[in-house]
This record gives sequence, C-alpha cells and structure tokens, in this order.
Amino acid sequence: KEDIKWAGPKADFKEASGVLQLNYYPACPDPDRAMGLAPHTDSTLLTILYQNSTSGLQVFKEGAGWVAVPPVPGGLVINVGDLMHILSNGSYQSVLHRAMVNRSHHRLSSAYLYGPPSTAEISPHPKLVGPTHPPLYRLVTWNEYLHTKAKHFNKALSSVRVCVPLNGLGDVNEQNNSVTVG
Ligand SMILES: O=C(O)CCC(=O)C(=O)O
Ligand SMILES: [Fe+2]
Repeated sequence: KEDIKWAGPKADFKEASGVLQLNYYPACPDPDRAMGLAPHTDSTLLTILYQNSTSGLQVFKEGAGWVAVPPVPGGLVINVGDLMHILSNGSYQSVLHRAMVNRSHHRLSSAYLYGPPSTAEISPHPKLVGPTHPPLYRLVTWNEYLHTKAKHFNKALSSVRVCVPLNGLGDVNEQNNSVTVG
C-alpha cells in the first residue's frame, strides 16, 4: 500500500484541496427559533476554526449533549473530520458540531478545511488494521466520499462502513440527520 502523499512534513500539496469557509451569523432577536449552522461533521481531515468573541459553537458529547465551545482570545479550535475518522479506523471520531445565533451580537467564524486531491484513495491506515482490528471503512476516493456526503449528509460515514463494531453501536454522528446545509 502506498504512503499517504498529501499529508505530513514532506507532503505534495499541489493537488490538495483546501477551502476557507467564512461564516457570518447576524444577531437574531429570537435565537431559539433559528439555527446558525445545522449539526454536521466536517468531511475533511482536520478543520482549523477561528471564531470572533461571540459564543455560538457547540459540540455534541456523548452523555452530555450539546456543549458550548467558548471563544478563547487568540485561540483556534481544531475539529477532527470524517477523513481522520476513516484513516484512524474510528479511533479519532469526527466531531458533530453546530453554530447557534446570538441574541445581541453578530458572529463571525472562519474555517480552514484541508482535503486531499480528489482522486486520493481513503481507507483506514494499514498500520491500524490487522486480524484483531478489521478495517471499519471501505476504500473510497475523496471525490466519491464528498459525493456520498452531499447525498447522505450525516449518514455518509455509516454508508462507507464495512462491518459493525463489537459494541454494536452505530456512529455517534448518525443521530442528527434532519437538516442539510451546504
Ligand atoms: O461557526 C462556527 O463556529 C462553526 C463553523 C463550521 O462548523 C464550519 O464552517 O464548518
Ligand atoms: Fe463545521
């Protein structure tokens, strides 16, 4: 199996796909009746997120529900995405998150999403699979995964899953599939 060419200190970034997403959430007098950004996981490897001083980001934590991630001055938030989830064979789970709107302040965030070339083949890393650790996800090209994500949204990870884990639970991210965002 070939090494990963699109990540690491000596990576070839020429064909890689990076996206800078700028989000603006106007103040909303009735925030409980509006959603800034619907619950989702990022498809990419890691996301580097900057948020201004207005709170709104929440992550879903098993057993605790939605937990606020308050802005830290000068701090960045790093999200694990689906690609890391697949590569690590589920050891690093992609984080379900959403953005709420604020009653009195507008909110800005910018997310840098790093992705491989569209033809890159994505599967659990060979060093992490073996007789006692079967691969949980089948091989997909990055392009194929993005199409699957556009179609199945928060069920995309499950749809490329090849066998049920020993504890019999599905992906945490599966529970929220009601709203689609761009
Ligand atoms: O605005 C935020 O804090 C979250 C943005 C986000 O999740 C995204 O752009 O993917
Ligand atoms: Fe996100």
